Amino acid sequence: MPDYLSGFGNHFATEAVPGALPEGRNSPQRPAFGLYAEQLSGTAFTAPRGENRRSWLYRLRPSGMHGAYRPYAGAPAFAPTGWDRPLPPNRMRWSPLSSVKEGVDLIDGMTTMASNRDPAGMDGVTVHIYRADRDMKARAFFNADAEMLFVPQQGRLRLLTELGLLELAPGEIGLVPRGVRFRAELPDGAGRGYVGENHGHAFRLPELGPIGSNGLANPRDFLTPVARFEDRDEPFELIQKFRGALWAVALDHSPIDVVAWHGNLAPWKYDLARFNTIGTVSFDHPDPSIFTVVTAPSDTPGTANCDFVIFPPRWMVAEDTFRPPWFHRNVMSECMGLIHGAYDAKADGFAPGALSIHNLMASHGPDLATWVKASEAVLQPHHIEGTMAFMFESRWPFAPTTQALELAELQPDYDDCWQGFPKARLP
Ligand SMILES: O=C(O)Cc1cc(O)ccc1O
Ligand SMILES: [Fe+2]
Repeated sequence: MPDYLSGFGNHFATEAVPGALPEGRNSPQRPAFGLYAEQLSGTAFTAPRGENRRSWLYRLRPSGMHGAYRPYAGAPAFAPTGWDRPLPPNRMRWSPLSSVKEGVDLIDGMTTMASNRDPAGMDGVTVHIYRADRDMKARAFFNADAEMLFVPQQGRLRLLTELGLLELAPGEIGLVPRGVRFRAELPDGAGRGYVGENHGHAFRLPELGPIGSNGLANPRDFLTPVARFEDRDEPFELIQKFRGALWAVALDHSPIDVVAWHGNLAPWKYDLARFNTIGTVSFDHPDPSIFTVVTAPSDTPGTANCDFVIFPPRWMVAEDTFRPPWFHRNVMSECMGLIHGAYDAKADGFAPGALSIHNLMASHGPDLATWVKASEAVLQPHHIEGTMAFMFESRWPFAPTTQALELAELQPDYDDCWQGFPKARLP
């Protein structure tokens, strides 16, 4: 079990070798043991203090010791293609991706499903599904375009990052900040999951407003790894994602060689089971913003570049209420996935591993079977169990990629789940 430090956005300090972390300054003339001091900035130097994110890394070699990057062709489906073609306003859903991907690691096993801004820009969100059965052994990756939120759905995912080790199981999420090098292992031999690439402001905890000073995702449940490094002098490949494209460079060592670090820009993980779910104890189904785990704001207050929202196990007690998600048309765009169990708005067709897109103003909500059942239900307290759906909600509409549109798992008949509703009868 790796070691973690607790708290969200804290200023942490950690060293894997005693004495590696300088005291009282960031950049001593001669850091201990000949280590190299390097600042990693997650926000502009001049960002307001409350927003400012940076860490100081003390490493075996400067990370700049490399040659020129060349285009990387090994992961053709890991690309935000088609974001700028005319976007049909249709509701879209994919069954869990089963088309076999064998002999690939996390990077080569990535399928970009949807994106919503110009990859050269610094906002929007891109959604991927990974399917992999190989460890990244002598390969590392970093993303200059975005921080990455990993949502494993099948099998554990071990992220060996420059700043330490994140071990994730389905039901947990993990974040790797923009620029942080990492490699991934699959301790269960294979794995599948979702990735949210957040190109905008970093994810943070949502405001709590009248909820008060506690609730939803509590800061102390976010875990950041302690320093841990690899001392490996051997050929390594470093791949980076930059402006939507992949680039590679050869190294003669592992870039995961940070012996000590301090600062507030760091990976974290969070167990979704720790989410303090809040809902009605009277009537009506609250807006799903009540289920926001972390939010990446846009420059318009209250209108997120990306909210990460979950639908966890919870008690349903609302009186005289249609309890599942209501019919709605949202000005925000929604991209949903399911980690396990069943989702309460869909009786059928949305299995664990599936993905759906409901862009702005697309009418959606309960399917016919869910509506019939919920309208006729005798309203007792009911515990929704064994489920974990989630949503990336964005102010920008999601465009499916070319490769997503070509997948056999794209459901041609998704609209049918909203057919057959009986017409209302006026007196
Ligand atoms: O569309 C969905 O299933 C997500 C959703 C859930 C909910 O409870 C209310 C609104 C909403 O968009
Ligand atoms: Fe919705």
